[in-house]
Amino acid sequence: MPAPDRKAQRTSNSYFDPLTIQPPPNETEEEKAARLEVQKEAIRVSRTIDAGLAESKRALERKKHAVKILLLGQSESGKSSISGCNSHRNTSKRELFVWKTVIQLNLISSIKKILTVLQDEWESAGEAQSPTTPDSASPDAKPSTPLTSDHRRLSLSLSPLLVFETSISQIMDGTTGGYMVTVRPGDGCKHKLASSGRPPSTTLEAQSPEDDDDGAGANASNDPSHVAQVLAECKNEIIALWEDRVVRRVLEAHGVYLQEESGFFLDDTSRIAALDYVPSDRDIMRAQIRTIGVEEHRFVTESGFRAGTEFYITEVCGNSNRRSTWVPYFDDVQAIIFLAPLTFWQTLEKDNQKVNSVQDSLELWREIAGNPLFAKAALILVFNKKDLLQAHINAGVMVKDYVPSFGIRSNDVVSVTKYFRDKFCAYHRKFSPEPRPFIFYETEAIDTKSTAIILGEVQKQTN
Ligand SMILES: Nc1nc2c(ncn2[C@@H]2O[C@H](COP(=O)(O)OP(=O)(O)OP(=O)(O)O)[C@@H](O)[C@H]2O)c(=O)[nH]1
Ligand SMILES: [Mg+2]
Repeated sequence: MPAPDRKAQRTSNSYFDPLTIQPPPNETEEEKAARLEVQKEAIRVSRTIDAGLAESKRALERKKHAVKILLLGQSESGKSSISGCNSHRNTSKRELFVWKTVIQLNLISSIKKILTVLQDEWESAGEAQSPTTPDSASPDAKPSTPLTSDHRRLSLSLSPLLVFETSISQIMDGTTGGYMVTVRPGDGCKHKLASSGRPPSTTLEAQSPEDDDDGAGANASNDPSHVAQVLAECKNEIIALWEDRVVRRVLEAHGVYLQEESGFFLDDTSRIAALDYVPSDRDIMRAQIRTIGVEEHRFVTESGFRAGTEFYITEVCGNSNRRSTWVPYFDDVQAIIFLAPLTFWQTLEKDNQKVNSVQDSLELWREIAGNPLFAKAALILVFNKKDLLQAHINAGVMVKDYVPSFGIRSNDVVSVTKYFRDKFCAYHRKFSPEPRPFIFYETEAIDTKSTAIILGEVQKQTN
């Protein structure tokens, strides 16, 4: 059979189309069967593409009528938690192995913070370089730190944990439609721990090909089974360190309140550092994992006055909030849920400067409220992490020590909330391109009831 003139067809159609192959005059049975096989496959591929296009078109059409919500707020403000985006955490039992590693790395992260504080304490006591320990020093010398040689030994015994990279991210995986959990050694996402969009793997990929190039020995140590093994070996020392009263006092003196931090698991060390540890739903909900890029979640309400309404919630990762380039892609959102935790005791590093966490939220709020592309969107402000605010106020942490303008107001949750709410409200009034209601909530995003209440509000506002 003479070969079809593919060159000619390519010139006229720019590609080779098997459906247009004409049978040659003297085609044998074998050649005919081969030609029909090629055509059959081409038809199958063509139908798959058509079906895909039709589905995309239907999805686009549906989306036109859906309620579109944008979820904004600084990093760790609770966007993933409140959007219910964490629900995949709860349902994906098959990924417990991955979550085990994430949670164990969260625990190691807390231990690293303690070790850093102890090191700072020793350094500021002027003995970091010296092998002399306070209790072996001359009896007349007054120790400038309450830490002893036992603390130093404990701290040294935990140094094997320092090699683990504990900054964990969650990114959408375009190939599987699921999530990938990665740890970030330095400047790039290299360490893939898992993907939840495909069947569970019993052995996780701990290294990406890139790691081979840079020979990063420390990266290889994030192998999940290695993490679990080292953690189990250090379990007793971790418990001893965390339960030590002097260490607690030093942490407090350095303004470090680990108990209230995200991804805090030190109280559960004996359980989490055990080799046979299996994460509970609550552990998974509390796990700290950063979203990278933009994530979209679709859901349909089952009950309520607009049952059957389709919602699209898009979370823009905390770090990209400053990049105004993404704004035009969301000019059709009907509502913006803005999460601002009142963690006034925290500072963030920004452009090499320390910024108060609430001040940072306020700045971002001003940008969003004042953006003309969002002028028609309902703006819903959510003061998240109410539980942490309460805990800090109860512990006697004074707002005026962190936010001097708070002045001599009463240091209770109601006054503090009102003070910050008034500030957000003033920005909203001043910068909104056109008048719109100021809608405000206080929540704990880790409490799923809060999410339902806020989404109910969105339904009302977008009716
Ligand atoms: N105590 C407490 N923790 C919370 C609350 N809401 C969220 N968290 C925790 O805060 C951490 C960060 O929450 P995420 O939902 O991942 O925050 P995010 O805004 O999506 O963060 P990025 O993806 O990094 O931008 C997680 O460990 C949550 O469990 C809350 O109301 N109270
Ligand atoms: Mg997130």
